[in-house]
Amino acid sequence: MTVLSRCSTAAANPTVAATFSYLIRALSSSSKFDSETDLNRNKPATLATLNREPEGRNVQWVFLGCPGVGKGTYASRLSNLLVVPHISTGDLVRDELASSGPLSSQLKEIVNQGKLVSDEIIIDLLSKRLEMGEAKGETGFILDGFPRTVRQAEILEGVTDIDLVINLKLREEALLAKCLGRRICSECGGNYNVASIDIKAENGRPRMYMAPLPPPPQCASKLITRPDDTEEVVKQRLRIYQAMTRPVEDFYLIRGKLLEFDLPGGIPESWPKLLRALNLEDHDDKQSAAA
Ligand SMILES: Nc1ncnc2c1ncn2[C@@H]1O[C@H](COP(=O)(O)OP(=O)(O)O)[C@@H](O)[C@H]1O
Repeated sequence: MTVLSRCSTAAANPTVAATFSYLIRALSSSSKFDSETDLNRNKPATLATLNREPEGRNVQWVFLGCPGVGKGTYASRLSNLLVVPHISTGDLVRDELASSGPLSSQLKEIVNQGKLVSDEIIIDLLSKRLEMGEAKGETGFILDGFPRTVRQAEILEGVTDIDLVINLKLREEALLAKCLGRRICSECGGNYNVASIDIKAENGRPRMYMAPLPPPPQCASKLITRPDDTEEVVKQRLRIYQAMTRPVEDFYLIRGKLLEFDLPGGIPESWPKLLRALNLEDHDDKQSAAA
């Protein structure tokens, strides 16, 4: 069932109904920036300027960043730490692909060519996921892979308040290698990486080393590669990111919501620094102590 056909059944729930009626209007109108309402133009976000956890609900954060940067890894870690769902539109698309539903073959062709799925399809998948979470009592989210176009960002802005957008950045030389080294356990879905990245110090930039993330022995014989992680398709995804998603960074920058984070290396160096940038070190200590 699509967003459009479900609007009548959603009417019983004001939150979902309001969301859907906005989406329907947004999807049928042309894309346009609303620059009048913004008070924080061109100021990068700092935690002091952001209301990180508005009263009564959990965080609503977005992760931006090129393919291979590690959005999924860090979004998933933060989602465990903050106990909010990690919603990856890439995963929603892959689930739909695997379901052999009506959209499956159409999506397969788009994804395997490294192209973006239409805003309508993505919004529909995301609406269903949010609606399901809402029914289970979920509040807050960490979105990974959405929004990816300015139109998607405008639609999201009309539906709900985003508190913070974390823009992960990694040296370009590492991105392709990270995608090509990505492996997934076909049984448990665990994510690993066989790439060992060592970029020498050059032009005043320090050496960067990212160790592989090997699978545990029980997953080692069950590893698969995503069909869109081939060199040709990754390069196409990186081009599409520059053309379609880079402007989303500016969308949030002018709204004062963008937190730029340069990954200094692999998880051991990057994770504590990210927590520090997010003012969450204490949170991590409490979690580890409780574990
Ligand atoms: N918000 C979105 N808009 C359009 N297409 C999307 C979106 N999210 C995911 N997709 C599709 O799913 C694919 C995989 O997404 P993802 O796992 O986020 O990949 P990446 O590693 O490139 O960030 C994308 O290449 C695209 O085809």
